[in-house]
Amino acid sequence: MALAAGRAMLMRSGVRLGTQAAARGGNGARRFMNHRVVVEPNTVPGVAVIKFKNPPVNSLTLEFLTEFVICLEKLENDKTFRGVVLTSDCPGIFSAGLDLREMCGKNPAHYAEYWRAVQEMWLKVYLSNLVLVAAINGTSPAGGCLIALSCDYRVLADNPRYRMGLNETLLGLVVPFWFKDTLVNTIGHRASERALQLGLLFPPAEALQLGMVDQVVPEDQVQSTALSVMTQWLAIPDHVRQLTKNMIRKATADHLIKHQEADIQNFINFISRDSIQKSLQVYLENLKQKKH
Ligand SMILES: CCCCC/C=C\C/C=C\CCC/C=C/C(=O)SCCNC(=O)CCNC(=O)[C@H](O)C(C)(C)COP(=O)(O)OP(=O)(O)OC[C@H]1O[C@@H](n2cnc3c(N)ncnc32)[C@H](O)[C@@H]1OP(=O)(O)O
Repeated sequence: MALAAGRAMLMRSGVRLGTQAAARGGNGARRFMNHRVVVEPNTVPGVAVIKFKNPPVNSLTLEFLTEFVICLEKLENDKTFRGVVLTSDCPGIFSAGLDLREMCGKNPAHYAEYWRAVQEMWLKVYLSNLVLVAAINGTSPAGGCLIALSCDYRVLADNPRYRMGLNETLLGLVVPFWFKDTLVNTIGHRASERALQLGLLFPPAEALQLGMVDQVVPEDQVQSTALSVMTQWLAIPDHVRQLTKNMIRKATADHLIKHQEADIQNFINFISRDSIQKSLQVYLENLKQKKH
């Protein structure tokens, strides 16, 4: 998505770009702040840390997706940066996945706009020229898991309460083919068959065993480990690493790019069904009730 289109989407969504601020931290480093995404240059040269800050659960609202894509585009266009660590500012939650309210009780035009934003976010992350390392410091179901799976490397906090996986079937939803492809590319066909049909959410030890994450470390070491892994990736010259990444990922991304409009139409048709709307409402209601 072009930056201009993203800005237009932000405007349509009622987000004022004027609220974005550039400040200087104690070490003089730039720190870009949006509403929902905070970008901090880190102590490792050439590396930024993106913190998701969309409380309470970092759900992927239209506004969040737009800010996230704009942040990544800015970092890609700023040649100072070669790598980004993605992490969360919301305690215990990396991201709760797609925002269920964006998919519930809205009209087809909204569903189209939302789904395009989800697609564009995935393409941006999956094909990024930057090295992306996910520092997964909380639970990451469905869309949250997709973001992590689309990075080049995943470090997960060793907390048995944190779960990770594509749980769409538990919500009465069918996993989109490109979510499925991303998982299959990471953990293989057989493990994906089981994980996707049963909507499994894995604790850290199982996620590691499956290859869904590359490392599980104590919670207070997630970001530092991600940064030290980054150093290893940045030892490779950008152009050869980027060409290699593209060679491996292009076919998967091209599959969506080729069918992008049909995928949007499928999403609208599917999500607009009365039975699906009902399932989502019940799921949201259950989330609310579990508190009482
Ligand atoms: C046949 C042809 C097929 C064609 C197919 C075509 C297209 C495919 C169609 C659809 C594909 C959709 C793909 C969907 C992907 C997704 O990502 S769906 C989202 C999945 N996410 C979840 O299941 C997570 C749900 N949330 C939780 O489990 C928990 O909230 C938690 C993240 C573990 C955090 O728990 P806790 O800390 O206890 O917080 P609360 O549960 O109390 O939540 C706080 C408030 O946040 C609200 N909330 C939680 N998650 C979401 C969410 N994803 N979206 C929106 N809102 C969310 C929750 O309701 C609470 O709100 P209130 O404070 O009660 O108002």
